[in-house]
Amino acid sequence: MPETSVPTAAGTAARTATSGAGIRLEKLTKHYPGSPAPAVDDVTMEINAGELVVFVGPSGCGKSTTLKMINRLIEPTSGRIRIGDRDVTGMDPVKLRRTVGYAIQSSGLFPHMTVAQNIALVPKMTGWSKARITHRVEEMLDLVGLDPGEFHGRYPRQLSGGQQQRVGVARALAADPPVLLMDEPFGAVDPITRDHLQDELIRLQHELHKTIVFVTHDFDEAIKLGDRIAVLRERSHIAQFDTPEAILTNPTDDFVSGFVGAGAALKRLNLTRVRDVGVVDFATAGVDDPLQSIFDLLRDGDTNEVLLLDRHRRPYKWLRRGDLMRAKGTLARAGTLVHDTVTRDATLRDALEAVLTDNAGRVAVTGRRGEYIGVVDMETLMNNVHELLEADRLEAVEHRHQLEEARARRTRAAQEGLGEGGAGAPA
Ligand SMILES: Nc1ncnc2c1ncn2[C@@H]1O[C@H](COP(=O)(O)OP(=O)(O)OP(=O)(O)O)[C@@H](O)[C@H]1O
Repeated sequence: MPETSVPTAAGTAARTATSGAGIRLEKLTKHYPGSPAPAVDDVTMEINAGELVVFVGPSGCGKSTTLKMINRLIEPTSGRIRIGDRDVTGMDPVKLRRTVGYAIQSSGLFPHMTVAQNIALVPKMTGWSKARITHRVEEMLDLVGLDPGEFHGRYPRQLSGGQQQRVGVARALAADPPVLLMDEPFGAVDPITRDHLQDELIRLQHELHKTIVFVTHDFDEAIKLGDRIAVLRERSHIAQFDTPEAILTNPTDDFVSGFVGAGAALKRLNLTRVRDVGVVDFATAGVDDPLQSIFDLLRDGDTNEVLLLDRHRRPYKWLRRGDLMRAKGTLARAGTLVHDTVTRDATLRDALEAVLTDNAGRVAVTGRRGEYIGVVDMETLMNNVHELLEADRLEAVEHRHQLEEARARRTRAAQEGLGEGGAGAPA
């Protein structure tokens, strides 16, 4: 990654999280020298402060070019960019990048620097004190779910792809920029890590309220992450810019429907989080609890199953009454191992997958460090899916009705206008 793409600190007021700033693109155009047609042509778009907007579209449609014009890694040929109340089109690009974090697919970490040095880079360039930087690095590592003690001295090559991506995000956020640009940041990691990184980003956004522009060509990722999605066609022309719900239920044309693809109902599951449905408590026991107390729990409680937690309170095994009968004094071989858990930020689709994988009829919900929070069961999931689809259908009918009414109003107005025009209205 070129040095200029590194975000730099947002002045001195970077100690606490800054909320996002709105972004406005006005007639933005990029014509690469020697190309017959512009790569981005006359794009006008308003992104609200604190919103996560996803650009999605076919390869080569201009997503990255549009994104990189926002921090002027690519200079627009014409048009304007506003961030907050500033027109940043003519501003010194290095200064501009101090307020715009940037995370990319290959994480862009410097291989010869430790994790801590990578994260500290921008605050250091801006002249923060040593103590403040040390504190910020710890804070950032914690924020992205990496243990500061364990990771701060490592080099990028000593990290997994997912961990590198996390450090890349930590670095982009280190100087607390109000705007974060993410160019296919999770494109190069395996699907499971990708799912986790997406969950982490959602959690981060709940805490930080940045304005995030995120590029992907994976529509499922767009649905999962976006407050709004801009479906782009060639030259970044906006085919539809709306909420995931609206795009799934009311695609404006065949191009957008093609992108939504089959299985819109199932994709709908990506739109609701575990935190939005009923996470309930479940009978739990610890691995070190005496066997007798687990027996008592199963006998006296109204359940015939308990979730066994390990010493860090992480879900470990599902134990049924029958398992205990066969346990013969030790829990070592009793019960069924927990294979999959979800966080509160996981989607219902993740939860459904986990329920099916574990075949326990429910999935354990965990916190940031994998600790038990509660469970979601199959019935809750099915009821929610049913309600969601029903609500979507109603909304779609209402939307169609509104469109028809608006059309009728326009026709009436046009007819009335014609009458006045005929009576000699000014040209
Ligand atoms: N430096 C450049 N010089 C000339 N043309 C370029 C340059 N960078 C990109 N392009 C062209 O501009 C168009 C848009 O490219 P861009 O990378 O913005 O698309 P994208 O939608 O992000 O694609 P992808 O999803 O494949 O990354 C493409 O036709 C590409 O070939």
